[in-house]
Amino acid sequence: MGPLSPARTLRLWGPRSLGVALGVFMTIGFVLQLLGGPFHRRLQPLAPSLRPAFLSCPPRQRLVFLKTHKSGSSSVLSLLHRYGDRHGLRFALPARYQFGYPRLFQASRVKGYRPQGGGTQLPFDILCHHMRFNLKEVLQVMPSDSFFFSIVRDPAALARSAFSYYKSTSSAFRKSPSLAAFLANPRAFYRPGARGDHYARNLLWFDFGLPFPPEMRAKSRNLHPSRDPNAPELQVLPSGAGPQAQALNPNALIHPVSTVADHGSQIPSPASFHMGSSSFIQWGLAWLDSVFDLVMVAEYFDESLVLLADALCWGLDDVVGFMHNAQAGREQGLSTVSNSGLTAEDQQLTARARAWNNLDWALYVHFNRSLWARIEKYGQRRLQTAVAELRARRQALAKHCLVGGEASDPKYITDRRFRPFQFGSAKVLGYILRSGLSPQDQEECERLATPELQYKDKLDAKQFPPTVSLPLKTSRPLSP
Ligand SMILES: Nc1ncnc2c1ncn2[C@@H]1O[C@H](COP(=O)(O)OS(=O)(=O)O)[C@@H](OP(=O)(O)O)[C@H]1O
Repeated sequence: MGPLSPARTLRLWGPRSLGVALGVFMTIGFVLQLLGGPFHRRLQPLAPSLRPAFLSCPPRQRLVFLKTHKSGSSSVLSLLHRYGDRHGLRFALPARYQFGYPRLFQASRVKGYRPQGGGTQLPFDILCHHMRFNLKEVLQVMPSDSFFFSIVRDPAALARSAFSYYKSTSSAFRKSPSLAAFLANPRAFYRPGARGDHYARNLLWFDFGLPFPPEMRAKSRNLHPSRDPNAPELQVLPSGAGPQAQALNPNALIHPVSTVADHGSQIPSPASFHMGSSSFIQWGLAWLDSVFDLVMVAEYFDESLVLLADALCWGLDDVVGFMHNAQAGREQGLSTVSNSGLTAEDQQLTARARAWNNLDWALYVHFNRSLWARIEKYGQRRLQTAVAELRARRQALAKHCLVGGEASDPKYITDRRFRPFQFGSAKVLGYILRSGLSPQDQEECERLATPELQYKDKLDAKQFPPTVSLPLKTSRPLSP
């Protein structure tokens, strides 16, 4: 582990109780030393219940995570599942695994949801499974002061991941022999509105529920807002006010931030403006800024995690996890933001993927910039220290929990609880737990290794225990 910088320690553990915390840890460490043997192998921070007492701010536990596709979102989901599970939080779960995707999110898709006033429903704490974002409906399920966040990935890396995963799902990808062939002439394969073709272009933009510029909409059948009966209603929110702000104009699509002071005025949708793509994009981004409290960047995953922990007032241990949903044998070349080290062919592919997915590229550049602005505020050195600690912690957990200390080929994963769902043309890697773990460590390692579908089922079973119908007592009359 890296050295504990005082600033970082203060931030994560809270200034007031620092002395107490140190005292407690030293005592625990001393007792463990005395006990020796097996306790050396025990995972150190397995007592999260100790932590909140030391935090200077209350941890945020009302969360909306927009799980974008092929962007590292399953790794984020994993930590949300674990955190919610440990703290007994209530998830807004889909009946199956997604909320009617690719249709826009509808509150009625949430298991156990009752419209307001329609019963004694307990509030939900976390909404985090795949959806096409639809703020108005999300606010039917989640409190407006929830923490809204998401993740984006370089469209070049995302395209590569999506091509192999959705090869048989997207008609454009299916028709194309390779990603290079597709990107060399995408219009030969791609038909907007054709089955699964939202996976083939601007998938992030689509998942964020944003409307597409008029020139990109399908000529006939499409999934895009203007013709979709479930069209997204992008409300104008005061810049930086977050989702708690009042939705000002539910019938409009996108509005410039500069107009938001004009509460209640009917502002025409972009379709009625003759605006160029670039203003269209800018307005979409401004709207997202007003809704999302944080957008993580897959290429800076660990940096994003540190910022997430900071924003949520969670401990670093709450955001340490393993990578999920990685496809085997993937070159990491296109995952890098910089072109250095890429072959000329890869560079061309990268450039073409970004150009084809121009809305996603704009989204990515925008949120990459915001992330770095946030890092500046947080402090680069402080961040580096926290990232180093997080990585050391992850490595220690992997060594302790996993056979080989790393992800495994699914063919070796015989325990179905840990075998990730296999889809697409590449194998999806998973984890095999070491044997001989203590019961406590076994539990924590299982949480870390459980793939998203199995974890969702586990949470579902916990939240909706099967109702046992008790046998009627025949000795008593049924009615007086
Ligand atoms: N921590 C971290 N950092 C960077 N990249 C990561 C991370 N975790 C997962 N991944 C990569 O994200 C891809 C899977 O994304 P998702 O989990 O969003 O996919 S899915 O839509 O839920 O199927 C998948 O990409 P490919 O392997 O390129 O397909 C994962 O490798």
